[in-house]
Amino acid sequence: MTQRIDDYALIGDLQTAALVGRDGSVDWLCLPRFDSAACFAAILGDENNGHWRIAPKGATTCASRGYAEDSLVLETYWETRTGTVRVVDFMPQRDRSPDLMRIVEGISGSVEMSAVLRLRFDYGSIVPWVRRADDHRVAIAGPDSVWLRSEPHVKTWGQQFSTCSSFTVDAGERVAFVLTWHPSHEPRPALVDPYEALEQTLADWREWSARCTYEGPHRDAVVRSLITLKALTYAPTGGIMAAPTTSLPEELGGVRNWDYRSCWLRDSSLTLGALLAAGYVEEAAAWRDWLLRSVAGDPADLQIMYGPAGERRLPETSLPWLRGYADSAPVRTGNAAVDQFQLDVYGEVMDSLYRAREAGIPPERHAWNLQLSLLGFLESTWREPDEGLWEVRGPRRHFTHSKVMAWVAADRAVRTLESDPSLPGDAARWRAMRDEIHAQVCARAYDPVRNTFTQSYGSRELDAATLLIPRVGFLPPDDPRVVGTVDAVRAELTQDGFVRRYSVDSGAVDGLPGQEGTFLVCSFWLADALRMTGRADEARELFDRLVGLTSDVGLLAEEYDPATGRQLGNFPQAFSHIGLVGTAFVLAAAETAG
Ligand SMILES: OC[C@H]1O[C@H](O[C@H]2O[C@H](CO)[C@@H](O)[C@H](O)[C@H]2O)[C@H](O)[C@@H](O)[C@@H]1O
Repeated sequence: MTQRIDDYALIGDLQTAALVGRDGSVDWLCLPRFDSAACFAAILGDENNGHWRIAPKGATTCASRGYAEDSLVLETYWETRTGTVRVVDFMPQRDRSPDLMRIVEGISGSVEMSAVLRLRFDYGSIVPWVRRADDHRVAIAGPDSVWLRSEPHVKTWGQQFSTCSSFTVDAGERVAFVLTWHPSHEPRPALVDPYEALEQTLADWREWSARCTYEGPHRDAVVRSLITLKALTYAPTGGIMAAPTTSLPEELGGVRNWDYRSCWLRDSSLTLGALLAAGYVEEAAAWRDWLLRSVAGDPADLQIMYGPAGERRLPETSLPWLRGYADSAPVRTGNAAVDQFQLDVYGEVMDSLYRAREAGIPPERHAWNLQLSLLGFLESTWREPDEGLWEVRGPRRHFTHSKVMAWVAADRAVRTLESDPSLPGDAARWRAMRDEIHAQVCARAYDPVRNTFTQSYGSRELDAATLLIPRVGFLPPDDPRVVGTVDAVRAELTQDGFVRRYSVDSGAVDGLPGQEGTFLVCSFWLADALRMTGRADEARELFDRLVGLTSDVGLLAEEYDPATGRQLGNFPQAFSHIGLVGTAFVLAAAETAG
């Protein structure tokens, strides 16, 4: 039976990530990078698409699990008739070949364990040749090789294109497995001691988590969200992934399945905001440098997303041999949204660079030059319709949120020039642009009869992104149009109190068939808007409910279906964790302000 999406836990090494199920199986892992082909893709098909399970013989589901302290080291507990074991799963942060390490520790009694490793390169399609090499098994096909090492007394054999092991663990005993990816043409990878690697990995995360400055409600959930966001950063470049998965569906059995293993300017700008708020400035500096490299060139060629190292070609294709999570096909790689025109990204980029400057990151001349050239481009394009932040696949429109974010771009330029008059730039020019956008939005995006901003100019549809109007400073929270918009979104776009991003009933706006769940980041935005418009109790109640949706290991997917109680969409999703951190800060600030 397919496990629930939120039955998976995340481990990773800041270059890639794996999903481990409650049954002890690693069902998703791309090597060596987040966006490489998966060698374990069972989550999108079945065991024959690659997985690695370690569990007590005959056991199906673990007794409990959690992360060791504030780390990304997963501890899964198994209780059997004969004893108890803990399996410790982790990926050491690295400057060498990626390792996935699994250490089985006996806690009480004696437990018979079994392991099955099915490597299937290229998203579950290629069965490698496996051979012995001293104390390793090595699987090779094409450019990939994976080396498996365990303790000498572990009995290992090949069976039906898989590598099986069987062993017994007594109380106090430890048995380690190390799986290492390596380019197949190179000499064997260096040996790494798994026990030392575990100590180092714990120390790395301990040190990082201790730097969190957040004090306020649900601190544990906030720290877990920050760790998850950090796990989605691609350390070699500073790029930030939207999620580590592709094609986990927004509707079970549906077609709304997308590849999120790229760096969206929008998602990463917002991630940066969350990390900066909690005191993590190094990541902001690294991301700014990634941005400068990625977008270099003509501002007209700016893309809304890039690969982890700034790659520009991300063609969307489907993988027909994978039947999809819960038969949700197609499974896609790449993302056609890369070629879309989305005005809001200019606002998000300008805002995050503005905030980085405010946080004391030393200004960088190239960054300001980039901002000026983006604004110059925006000045001539903001009046055009676009695909908007939801990346609709229907016709372009004058989306309200897009125009509001164009206003943000001009506003942050004005504010930067006002705070540092030594910078080159024409504040009056950007002020005029800002005022013109503001006037147009208020005239064309607001429905005075219903007292709400609408999704796009002249439309009757609503859009949860308009909840951001007070957050970004476009209008004050007590403006009656803001209060009316919050009420309208609440009345028309919520299901069981959680928020849909817009109505998909007609399919006319996003051009896609089928339904989707409530969108978690939008639900956090509602909590923010409630707090900002003075409804503190309702904001807190919604925040508590949202935190209550996090999985047993504190993770959130992109969406939630209140009818089935299941999380949906790619997992874990930066957007949702950004929302959690953002609302925590809004509530904490309001509490401090009294
Ligand atoms: O709704 C259709 C679109 O869905 C995806 O976009 C969503 O994910 C992005 C990454 O987190 C996010 O930036 C965007 O706001 C979301 O709507 C998908 O990437 C698109 O290709 C698709 O058209």
